Amino acid sequence: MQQITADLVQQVIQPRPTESHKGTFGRVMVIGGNQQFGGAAIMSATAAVYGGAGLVTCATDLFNATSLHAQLPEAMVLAATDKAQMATLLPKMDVIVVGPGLGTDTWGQTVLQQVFQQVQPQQVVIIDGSAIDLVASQGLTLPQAQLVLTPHQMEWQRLSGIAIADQQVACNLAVQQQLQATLVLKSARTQVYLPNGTVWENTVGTPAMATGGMGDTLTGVLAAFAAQFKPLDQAILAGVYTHSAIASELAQQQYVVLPTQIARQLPFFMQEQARRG
Ligand SMILES: NC(=O)C1=CN([C@@H]2O[C@H](COP(=O)(O)OP(=O)(O)OC[C@H]3O[C@@H](n4cnc5c(N)ncnc54)[C@H](OP(=O)(O)O)[C@@H]3O)[C@@H](O)[C@H]2O)[C@@H](O)CC1
Ligand SMILES: Nc1ncnc2c1ncn2[C@@H]1O[C@H](COP(=O)(O)OP(=O)(O)O)[C@@H](O)[C@H]1O
Ligand SMILES: [Mg+2]
Repeated sequence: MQQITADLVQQVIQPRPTESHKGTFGRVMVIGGNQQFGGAAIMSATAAVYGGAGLVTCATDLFNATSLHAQLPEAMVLAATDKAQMATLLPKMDVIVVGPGLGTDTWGQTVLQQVFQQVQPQQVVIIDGSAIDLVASQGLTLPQAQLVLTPHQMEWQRLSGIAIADQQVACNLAVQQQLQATLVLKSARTQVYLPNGTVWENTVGTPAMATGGMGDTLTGVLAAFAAQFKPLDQAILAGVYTHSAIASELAQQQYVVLPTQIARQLPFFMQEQARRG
């Protein structure tokens, strides 16, 4: 297993080109947030904005629109069930995050099926949380796209059928290769399984991260990195490391680190890496 280190992150995060505009840094859509879990979509979108994505749109239950705008006026918002608007906007996206706070009821199922039908092969699609559970429980076929799955161990158990106690590298790799997706298998020591069959282990992180919304925030970091940095494999590895490295830094002073604090620290951490790289 290969180790994800600071060196790799410094190679990925580079100073921004002078000749650039918001479109240069990618369009991200976060799809999720039902009435119960609106915070999940807000945290994902927040991390995407602070992680440097050029334009971020949140497709959610409009119940969440006011709180989203109050927290994050940089993000655009639309109703995830508005078929016409979704059909217009989805094809323009470089990166799509689907699942944070989506829920697994009829609303979530309808939204996910519609997204899977419209995704294009060149798009990066990050599938998290409830979307993973729905793929598992409804037996949905994953769309043709550059797929990134971000399950925690229980979500991976539901999707892969591998019990948490049996989630060894060889079994995980076999299922990940069948799914033709990058697998970010989250735990206290997150592992990343890349399409080329290499397996990477995160080397930072802290139990101060064990709080609701931490994984939702990771999806936004990964989306922002995938939108800005190429190739995708390196962007994902760097995003996983960055999310945890910020938490480890904050945990020197804090007993618990909040997901929204990680998001707000992203521009500072990224500047430091760009200077060192
Ligand atoms: N503020 C918001 O809006 C928030 C909204 N959220 C949204 O909620 C939705 C549901 O997601 P979810 O992760 O909360 O629930 P679920 O999939 O049932 O997993 C929990 C079960 O798995 C088990 N488990 C075992 N290993 C594990 C591991 N390594 N890491 C984590 N869990 C592990 C665990 O074991 P236990 O705690 O019982 O020991 C428990 O039995 C999803 O859409 C998400 O985005 C949340 O993000 C919170 C903030
Ligand atoms: N003890 C821990 N040490 C290091 N990282 C942790 C620990 N507990 C949780 N994390 C990280 O926090 C995130 C939790 O993701 P997830 O369970 O999906 O959270 P949520 O769905 O509530 O947003 C993952 O990135 C995981 O690696
Ligand atoms: Mg989660």
